[in-house]
Amino acid sequence: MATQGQVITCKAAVAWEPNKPLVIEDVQVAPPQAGEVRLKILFTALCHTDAYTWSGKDPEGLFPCILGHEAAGIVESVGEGVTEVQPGDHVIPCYTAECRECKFCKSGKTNLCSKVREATGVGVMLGDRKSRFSINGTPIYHFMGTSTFSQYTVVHDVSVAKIDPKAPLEKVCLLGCGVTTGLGAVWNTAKVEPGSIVAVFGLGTVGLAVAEGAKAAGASRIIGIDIDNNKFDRAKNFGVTEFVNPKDHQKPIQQVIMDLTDGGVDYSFECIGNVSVMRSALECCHKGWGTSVIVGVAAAGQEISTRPFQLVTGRVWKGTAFGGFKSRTQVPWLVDKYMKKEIKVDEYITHTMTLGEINEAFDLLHEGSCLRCVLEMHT
Ligand SMILES: NC(=O)C1=CN([C@@H]2O[C@H](COP(=O)(O)OP(=O)(O)OC[C@H]3O[C@@H](n4cnc5c(N)ncnc54)[C@H](O)[C@@H]3O)[C@@H](O)[C@H]2O)C=CC1
Ligand SMILES: N[C@@H](CCC(=O)N[C@@H](CSC=O)C(=O)NCC(=O)O)C(=O)O
Ligand SMILES: [Zn+2]
Ligand SMILES: [Zn+2]
Repeated sequence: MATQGQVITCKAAVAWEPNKPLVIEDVQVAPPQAGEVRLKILFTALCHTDAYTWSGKDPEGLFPCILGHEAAGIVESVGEGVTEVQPGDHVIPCYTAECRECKFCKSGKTNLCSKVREATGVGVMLGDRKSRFSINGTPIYHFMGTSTFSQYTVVHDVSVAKIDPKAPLEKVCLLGCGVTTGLGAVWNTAKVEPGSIVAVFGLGTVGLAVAEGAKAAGASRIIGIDIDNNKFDRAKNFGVTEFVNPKDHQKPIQQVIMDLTDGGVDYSFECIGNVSVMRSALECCHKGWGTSVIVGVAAAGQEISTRPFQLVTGRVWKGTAFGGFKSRTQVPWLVDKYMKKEIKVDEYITHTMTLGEINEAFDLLHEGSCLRCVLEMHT
């Protein structure tokens, strides 16, 4: 049955309140308006940022909402004026938009785009500042401009990356966030050179993708730091050459790393979201040139600190969003790299479940053994 122009009723996991179990509801999804695209989401993974917003600690968290931002699907219909995708196209929705026209996109200095960011930060579509999701007339907020925990979602056209239709959507959905972010933190934000010594704090999906990216960039040593000893064996497969558990040491971890590396690392990456570890990651960098990249997302109210002397003496503190990748242009390129077996994706998927099992999937995400859990949306 043709659904174009019709309201679609489908299943979605709704976060009614912070920290309360998600509820699978019948949700009405309105047709896309001008500049919008309605997607049939086939697979979505869970990311810790979904859990963070669900926890109530995200200042942009609004409830009720439909979370989810690491997914892949097919274009169901497009609104007026949409020219770059059409029904049937295989796509990855991108929480970092790329309009190619705004001051940010044209700067050549950042992957951040301002066209829809203000609207996506308050859970609505840009055109009429309303949500396309409702339950019996009650609006449900969008999340990160993606809301992929729904069988159908509406996104802005500037937030859709069209990909190779031969790519397995159940795998490449991961390129919608975690893997892409880790690779890009190394390649785009830090620009790690061959021979560099790298420290990765936190060996979850993002940290492992940092390690993978650092290995590909030719790093000579990749030191993985995690409080869970079980993380090391798996991390070796992603390029980590040495493992340090801060709990095994009396000294501050930055001192341990400096002692191991004749004065500090060339690059460090914080992939946890812990502001105290962010300080350690900066301070384990080599005097004169060491660069530390913040990747982890810390809760509202958290602040970073260090002695300004750390920066005066040449260390550089940076951050990255979506690994600095331009979404519509470069996500298809990453998919092609995956198809050519130049980057890993399958190796990050430790579990597969269904939409109906989403609460159990979040429980798993908090267990050390789980990297990414992919949900099949239409079973
Ligand atoms: N900037 C961006 O664009 C993005 C940021 N993120 C953020 O990146 C962070 C990491 O994400 P995932 O890898 O999915 O998380 P994860 O929870 O799977 O991995 C975190 C790792 O850090 C370890 N850890 C926890 N506390 C530690 C400590 N004090 N010292 C050393 N290790 C510690 C844990 O054992 C775990 O292995 C999250 O904060 C997430 O929200 C995720 C995607 C994109
Ligand atoms: N709303 C949050 C912002 C959290 C955040 O920093 N998000 C990252 C992506 S995390 C993906 O898993 C990001 O891209 N930030 C840039 C942006 O424009 O949001 C908060 O306020 O803490
Ligand atoms: Zn994410
Ligand atoms: Zn833009």
